[in-house]
Amino acid sequence: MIEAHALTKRYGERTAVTELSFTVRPGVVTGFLGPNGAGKSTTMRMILGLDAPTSGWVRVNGKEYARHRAPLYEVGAMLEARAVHTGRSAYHHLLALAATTGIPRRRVEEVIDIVGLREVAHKRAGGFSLGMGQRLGIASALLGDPATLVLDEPVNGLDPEGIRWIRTLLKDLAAQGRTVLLSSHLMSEMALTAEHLVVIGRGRLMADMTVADFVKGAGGSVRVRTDEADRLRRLLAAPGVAVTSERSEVLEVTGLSSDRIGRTAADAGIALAELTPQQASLEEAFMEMTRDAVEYQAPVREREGQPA
Ligand SMILES: Nc1ncnc2c1ncn2[C@@H]1O[C@H](COP(=O)(O)OP(=O)(O)OP(=O)(O)O)[C@@H](O)[C@H]1O
Repeated sequence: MIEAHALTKRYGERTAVTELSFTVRPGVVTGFLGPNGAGKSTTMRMILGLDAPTSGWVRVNGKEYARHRAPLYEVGAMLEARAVHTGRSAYHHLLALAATTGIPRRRVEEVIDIVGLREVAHKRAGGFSLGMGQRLGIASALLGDPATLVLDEPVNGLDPEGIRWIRTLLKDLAAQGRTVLLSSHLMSEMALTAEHLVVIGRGRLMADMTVADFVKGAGGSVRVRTDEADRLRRLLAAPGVAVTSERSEVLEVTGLSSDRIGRTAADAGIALAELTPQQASLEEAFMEMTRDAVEYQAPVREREGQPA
């Protein structure tokens, strides 16, 4: 479990994270989302004790990271994993890491099998592909058999097979009762992997809810097909309602439920050939929610660029 309470981080004048409170629970994969510069990496670094909060706190499995006697047994992390540049083999890399924390050799063998690196375990890790490097990063995170995992962009640069492998692995780890927090820019991937979301924008919490609720909250649109599209479009016009049309007989309506559209059409004697609520994708929901958080950044940066 990860619990953040009023977590705040300032770098000089700039506040990277503001009064952030959220809980990442065990048993499901939680996605950590936010536009560039939202404060995700800063938050992850504070979770892992790599950066100290200016105020507030964040606990992993009940204690702040630094207060754990053997943190590697509590939380496994992969931050900005890149191919490992090392002359050591994957096996010796893991063995060295294990030795520093008293983790037995047998566990090194186990994690090599979990991440599927058995065949290349004795090859120089410096020559690994990005995908193999990611697997090695995950093996390192799993070494201490931790109850909590924090992974920053674990699928970056992976091929579809590697992405599917990580997805399955993370879901399995969560199903074992672990807490799994991952950030990713790939929304479609997040929608398939995560069940819960923590979304931040400009350092503040914007959503802490299930993926299903997050997407539902975005509303989506309704697709309507009718021979009398023009007439229906005029009847539906109202403040807050947007109607777009790519084909003359098809309308995409936002701001009205399919019930309302159906009733309006029936009252006017308009026959509908199709009336389909369209679920917004996670990407659309994310764009809608964070639009203001993104737009706000430009003036802030411009101001910073000006001489004092
Ligand atoms: N060491 C630092 N010194 C000064 N400012 C920093 C530092 N680290 C982060 N920041 C600033 O804090 C804000 C949040 O940055 P952070 O890297 O946490 O965002 P992010 O959500 O991880 O972004 P991205 O998705 O682009 O990686 C940014 O405006 C960034 O410029």
